[in-house]
Amino acid sequence: MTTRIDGNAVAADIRESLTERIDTLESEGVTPGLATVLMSDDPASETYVSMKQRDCAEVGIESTHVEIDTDAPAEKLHGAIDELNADPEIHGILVQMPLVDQVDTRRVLRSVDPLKDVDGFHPENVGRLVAGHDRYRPCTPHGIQKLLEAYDVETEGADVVVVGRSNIVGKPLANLLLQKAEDGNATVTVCHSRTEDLAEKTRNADILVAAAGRAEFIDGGMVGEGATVIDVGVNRVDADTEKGYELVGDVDYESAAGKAEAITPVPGGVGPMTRAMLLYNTVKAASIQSDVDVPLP
Ligand SMILES: Nc1nc(=O)c2c([nH]1)NC[C@@H]1CN(c3ccc(C(=O)N[C@@H](CCC(=O)O)C(=O)O)cc3)C=[N+]21
Repeated sequence: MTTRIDGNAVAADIRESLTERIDTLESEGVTPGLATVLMSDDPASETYVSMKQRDCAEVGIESTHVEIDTDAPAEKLHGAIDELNADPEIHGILVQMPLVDQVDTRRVLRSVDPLKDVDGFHPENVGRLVAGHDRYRPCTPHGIQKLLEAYDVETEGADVVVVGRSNIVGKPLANLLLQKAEDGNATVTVCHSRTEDLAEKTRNADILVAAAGRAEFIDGGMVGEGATVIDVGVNRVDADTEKGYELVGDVDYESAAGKAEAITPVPGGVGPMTRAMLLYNTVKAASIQSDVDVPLP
């Protein structure tokens, strides 16, 4: 029987244990605060941001939302970020990606105070992670590590194949799994759209991570017998549903599940974990900035 990895359940456990840490901070007079910033009219981004706010409310994190007009100049966004950087009640800042065209994304990533960078996208935090002394692990890779741990999937000595080389998933995940650490020590291969003989490489994986952003592009023929398959895809495809779309992963679930020992579904796999780890980083940020120590799960 193939195990269906339940991201909703693991995320709920993480939220539950964070609630205790938030109570500790609260008793020291610190309420963790997260600001979400949106400069986009992408409907998916709007959905994610509102989910993140609901999550905050559930665990006792104070959230504020800043929305910048999509036709405003970039300086408007920078002004908002500067204000949030200076606000002592805000411990974490998340600027939702992608941003509108007139904005220089790299400049935005540099402009968030690295101590408030709960996405872990600031070059200082990226550098720390690569060097092995991470501060904020990017939420999706960290969520994947927590899922593997929850299902006793050993990374040490495992052959991991990551398909996708993005700065937000593929590259940081590869670095984390490579780390000399209990949740690392893997042998990691990073593949991408130009990789030759992709299926030959993916079939060798003990842990196969699909993070290419292409709907259902990993099928059973690319999965080795007994592998663990982690599907990072959140592709909206037109469908005759109430919302007018359907969410599909980068993995063709049915055929891949036929080969895999364990597999994450979409929705209900990596997505909820990404949101849980954002809460985790926000609690960590509040702890760092207030000097109140809370042991994190
Ligand atoms: N600065 C920044 N940080 C991010 O972390 C970030 C971002 N920008 N831009 C977009 C991506 C995407 N992302 C997701 C988070 C949660 C779900 C999620 O919760 N998905 C649910 C279902 C969601 C639905 O129903 O649409 C699930 O898979 O079960 C999906 C996608 C965070 N991202």
